Amino acid sequence: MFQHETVLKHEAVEGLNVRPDGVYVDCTLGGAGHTRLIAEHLGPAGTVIGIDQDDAALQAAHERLRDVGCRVHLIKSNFRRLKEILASLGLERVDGILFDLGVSSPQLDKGERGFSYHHDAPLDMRMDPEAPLTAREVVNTWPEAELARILSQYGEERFARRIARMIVNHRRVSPIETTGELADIIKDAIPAPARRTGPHPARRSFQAIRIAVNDELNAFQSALQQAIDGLNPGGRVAVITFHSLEDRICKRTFQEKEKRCVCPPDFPVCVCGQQPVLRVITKKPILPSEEEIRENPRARSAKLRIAEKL
Ligand SMILES: C[S@@+](CC[C@H](N)C(=O)[O-])C[C@H]1O[C@@H](n2cnc3c(N)ncnc32)[C@H](O)[C@@H]1O
Repeated sequence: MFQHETVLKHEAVEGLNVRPDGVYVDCTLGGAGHTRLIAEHLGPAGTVIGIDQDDAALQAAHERLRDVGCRVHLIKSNFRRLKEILASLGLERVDGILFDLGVSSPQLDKGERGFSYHHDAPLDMRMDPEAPLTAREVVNTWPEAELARILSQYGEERFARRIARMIVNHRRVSPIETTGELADIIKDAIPAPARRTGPHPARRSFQAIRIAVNDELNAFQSALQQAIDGLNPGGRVAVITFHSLEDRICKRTFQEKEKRCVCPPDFPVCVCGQQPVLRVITKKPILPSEEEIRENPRARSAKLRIAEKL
């Protein structure tokens, strides 16, 4: 069973302004929560394309979309190859693109994938089970300074340097193999008073290592650019983020693409090179309601931003 509670489902799909005969891409298919709702807005001439790098998600989505009335393409790939994926389907431009970033609940909850400190499992954390880099390799081979950097930047972990030092001290004795071992090392590295408050002491570090293993920020930055390039005029991109760095990438990219020409009005031609490409629909991000957060606590850090291609 693939149980993932879809976040900001109606807000995101309404934000795409789905036309019954349009072509829409869900870059983060997961359990197809958003994709199914998009498909329900489409007629027989409409198309929805779902991309995921996780085979389990594709399998679940296949079941979930069995009875929809539009054309469906499900593709196993990293969304950083978005342009190539569209070209392989004979498409250059589409009418809407969605990103619902991060991991799905089954990835987190299925202990054996090594994403969670709640289950003892081999250190893995790959969303794509065939990808070359695992959490085991990051934890056991990356230099101490690089570990400290990712823990601090991607995890906003204030004890990043202490944790990195402890990891390196442990792996000198023997390799760190499991999520349980890693969680214990992190716990020991954090001073006792800080351990007693807030979320699980390993939460930030596990998030940071997962982001590094899957190269999540670079993949998103590249895919967002390709998404904007690949929209028809009037087409929309909707992005749900769960991490401040992802949200910053989205916000800055949208702002950059909205910039207008700043040449003086008497210049015969534009020399600044700035022409707006997007209109930002959400000046402030859309957040989940208190009710949604109560029903699905994993929605609490979600932010939805939407922009329209000019
Ligand atoms: C939050 S879940 C999406 C849930 C989905 N919207 C739903 O309602 O069921 C994110 C999904 O995106 C996938 N994913 C994350 N980064 C990806 C990438 N770079 N390329 C392809 N899939 C990715 C993950 O494997 C995961 O299944």
